Amino acid sequence: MKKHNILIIGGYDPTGGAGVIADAKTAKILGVNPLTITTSIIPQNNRAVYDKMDIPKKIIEEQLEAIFEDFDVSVVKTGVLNKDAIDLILKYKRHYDFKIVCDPVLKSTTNYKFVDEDLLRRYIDLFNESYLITPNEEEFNTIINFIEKNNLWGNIDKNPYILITGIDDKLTTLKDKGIIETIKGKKIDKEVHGTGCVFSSAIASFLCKGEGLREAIKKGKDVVLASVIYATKTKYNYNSNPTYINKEKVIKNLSYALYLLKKIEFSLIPEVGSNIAESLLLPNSFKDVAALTGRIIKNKLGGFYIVGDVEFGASEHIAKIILTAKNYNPQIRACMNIRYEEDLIDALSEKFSISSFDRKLEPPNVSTMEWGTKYACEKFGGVPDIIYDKGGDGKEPMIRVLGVNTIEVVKKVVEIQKIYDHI
Ligand SMILES: Nc1ncnc2c1ncn2[C@@H]1O[C@H](COP(=O)(O)OP(=O)(O)OP(=O)(O)O)[C@@H](O)[C@H]1O
Ligand SMILES: Cc1ncc(CO)c(N)n1
Repeated sequence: MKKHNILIIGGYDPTGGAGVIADAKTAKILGVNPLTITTSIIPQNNRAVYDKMDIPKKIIEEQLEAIFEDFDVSVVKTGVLNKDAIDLILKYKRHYDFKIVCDPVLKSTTNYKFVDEDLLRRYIDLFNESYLITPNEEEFNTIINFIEKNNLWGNIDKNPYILITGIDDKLTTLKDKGIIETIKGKKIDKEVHGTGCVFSSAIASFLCKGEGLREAIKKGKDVVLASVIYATKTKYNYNSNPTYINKEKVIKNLSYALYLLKKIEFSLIPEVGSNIAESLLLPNSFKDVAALTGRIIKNKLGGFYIVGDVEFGASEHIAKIILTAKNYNPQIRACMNIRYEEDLIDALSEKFSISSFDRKLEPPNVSTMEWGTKYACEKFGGVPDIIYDKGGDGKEPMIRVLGVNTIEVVKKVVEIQKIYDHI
């Protein structure tokens, strides 16, 4: 089977939030082999871009020669380029068959200008040879105005796709102007450095794996949304953290979490049994949440059985906790219920953040899990590690452990069991 090699050609951001490092991290998590060529060294962080040193044309060419001599490349994704780099990419495009995904990085989010009019004129030739161009709204307007002002439509004989990126993206083509499709997004209240790089390299990676354009954009959108939600906090802002949450990842996490649970003498099992669940990113319904179709139940030997399989849509009860918690922290995608013990809660307060709800305060005609989780999160001011209630009306008291995924949740349960065993 042909190896998926993507060639990333762009600038070097030492923080890895943008540029070839961000692109390579994105390609790697998507199962594509990232070959990278650096066109310029760009000292920067979330505060500013401090400088830009272009790599000599000879060294860029030697990097290209080294790669094409030894690898088959199906997609080339471009970031910050200079004139030499564009000249060379177009030269190699004449001799090798690869798709170009061009992310026209005209300036940084910290307003450092990467492209002057002379270089933008050369970019038009690269756009003409590209399969897809991914400008943000401002870059798109700059490009179209430049072509109009300089009457350059005659230099364009092909019709590349353009994805105008934003929270909602608009798919069009360079010549047809009309919007073919709008891809709706979800806004997270964060300014994250490098999202354009992650989004365009994710789309390029899915294309490299053989996905069609629309599927590549749709999956790329999930990648960049996760990369924003799990972004790395820096002193001045956030750096993109290339992350991809899909059904395969959720099932793998759950399987490994159950593997870890079986390694301990887990005894904090409630009468109704435990379940453990993990959701896709920003789940819309319990169908986006995977859990056990059965339960974790005590056996007569003091141990426990894990009954059932892991399936999406298997648990509405635990799913409601996750579906509610995500509104307070979109990173929280997992939960497991364990047995409540009176003196355990006090013992846990040193290591874990805890909140609770009281069933006696529950209003009529509500889902207890939705109301209780909302109540506990609002009282806590976010999503705590633990939400408990002391039961009532024939309902068993319960502890619910929450986390970013089921592996983290089980590691918390292992710690809780240790504390319980030593009370
Ligand atoms: N705060 C956010 N919440 C959700 N999605 C976001 C957010 N910021 C960026 N994105 C996603 O990242 C994609 C690219 O972001 P944007 O359009 O800002 O590119 P850009 O301006 O080129 O970014 P940069 O220059 O920082 O690399 C958007 O299409 C959007 O899906
Ligand atoms: C190296 C590099 N590539 C792309 C961007 C776009 O944000 C940046 N700031 N730095």
